[in-house]
Amino acid sequence: MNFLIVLLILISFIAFKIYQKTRVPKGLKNVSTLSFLDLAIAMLASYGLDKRWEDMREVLEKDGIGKIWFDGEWTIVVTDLELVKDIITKTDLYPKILLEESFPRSLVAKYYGTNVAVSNGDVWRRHRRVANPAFRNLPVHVFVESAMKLMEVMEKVDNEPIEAKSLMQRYTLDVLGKAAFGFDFNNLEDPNNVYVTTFNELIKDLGNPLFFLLSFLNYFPRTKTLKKMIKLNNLFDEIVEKKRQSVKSGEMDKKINNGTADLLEYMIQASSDPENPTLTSDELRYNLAVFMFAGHDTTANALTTILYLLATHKEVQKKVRDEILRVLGDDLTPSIEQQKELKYMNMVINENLRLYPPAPELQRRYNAQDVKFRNHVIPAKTAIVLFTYGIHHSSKNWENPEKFVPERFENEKHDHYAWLSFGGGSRSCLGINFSLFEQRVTLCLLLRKYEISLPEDSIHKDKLQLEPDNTGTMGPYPIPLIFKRNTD
Ligand code: HEM
Repeated sequence: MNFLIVLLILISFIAFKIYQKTRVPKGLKNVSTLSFLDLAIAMLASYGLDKRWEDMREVLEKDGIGKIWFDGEWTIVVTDLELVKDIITKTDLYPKILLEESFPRSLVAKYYGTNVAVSNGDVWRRHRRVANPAFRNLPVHVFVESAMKLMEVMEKVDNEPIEAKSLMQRYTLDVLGKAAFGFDFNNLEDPNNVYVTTFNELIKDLGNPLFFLLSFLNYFPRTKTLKKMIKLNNLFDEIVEKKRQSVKSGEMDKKINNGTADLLEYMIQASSDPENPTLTSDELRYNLAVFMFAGHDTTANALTTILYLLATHKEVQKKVRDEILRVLGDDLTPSIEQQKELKYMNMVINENLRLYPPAPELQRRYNAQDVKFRNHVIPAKTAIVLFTYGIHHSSKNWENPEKFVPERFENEKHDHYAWLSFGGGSRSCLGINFSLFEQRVTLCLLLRKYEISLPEDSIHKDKLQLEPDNTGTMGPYPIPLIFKRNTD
């Protein structure tokens, strides 16, 4: 019996391999193959991207592209910078693959709908025109107030470990809720807030790798996940409706005039302008969902990894602290002008985002027509992944790529497309300044008050242990860090 089962598995495996081979398009025959089995094992065994990169490094450093079987088709993984530039700058030739196209009938497609991050062409332009003014008018007061609240919550802490990842997640979610749609999750003080728990569970459910590896599963009902989704959608809908009411009462105009409006209020104002295209209430909700996803875990991971790097590189920590004290003097939080003067801190931030890019690959694109690359022809409609983590860790692009060297950003000598933390071209991240502002304010307050170190018995002692990136963002496993008050 056992023998029969083994034989059946073997035959299915060989049949699968033959099927995959017959599906290789002619133009991709000579493109090296990246192992699907390695990817499946990595996803199911919860490996971090550093381990996955080790499986792919040789091919990608040598050839700049590789092909991998994913979701029933051959996908091209790219690290070659010429091709990266082509893909990023020619958005009409390389549109993003929409969630509904990749995973029809999936809850993930239903939840995010059509929004500024997942749309193409004129639809994307309409969303982006409404969102742009909001991101030009950041609610600076929210960053400052929230960072002060973080310091209050940490008030009693001295010389003891705190789990930095969940602290940063709670903090950045509070910032995002208030800055994006004026909602206080109060997650710093109330870790069990019902909306936060629902949101976290929903994101985990939606990122379940089984539904990406075996996309036919999306045809089966997922009642529990759907319930969580409806709960959050109802919250977003209520918020949108309240804001629409406040346009009528004139309250929104007041907030816009005195600079205290949130992103949603700017978007509602922009889409009420007869000169501008509008967004429906559903579309506004989809954008809030995407801001929550794109704007909270990413910055939380960035802050967590930078605190780890500072804790394990005390000389860098001291240099950043000295710079803060010199540039800010008695000011607690940096003005926009002071932020530009924090040159060394900005280098450390860039180097952290290079080593641990919170968005380790860009959204999948496809090529609208055949593309010639060296002696290969990528046939039209091939799925393409720009592999940011690989680009950032390739020795073709960076000297000693695994080393933490903030100074490499001193004169920005690197190739423009070798640093893709926030993407590039017209589809680059809308929240760059949002996130950088938040990171700088937080670092200024934390480093002025505390010296940060890694406990002796940390699992991250030899190397930062990365969690799998199933939800599309990358970060470490929980990481307790010691915060000791500065005495001078
Ligand atoms: C460290 C923090 C962040 C990182 C690393 C990051 C990374 C990225 C990357 C790589 C892209 C490009 C995706 C692609 O081309 O496929 C992107 C796009 C985007 N990001 Fe961010 N992001 C961060 C913070 C934020 C924040 C705070 C927000 C909003 C509050 C935000 C909203 C967006 C949006 C809306 C897009 C889509 C832009 C478009 O397609 O026009 N991000 N982000």
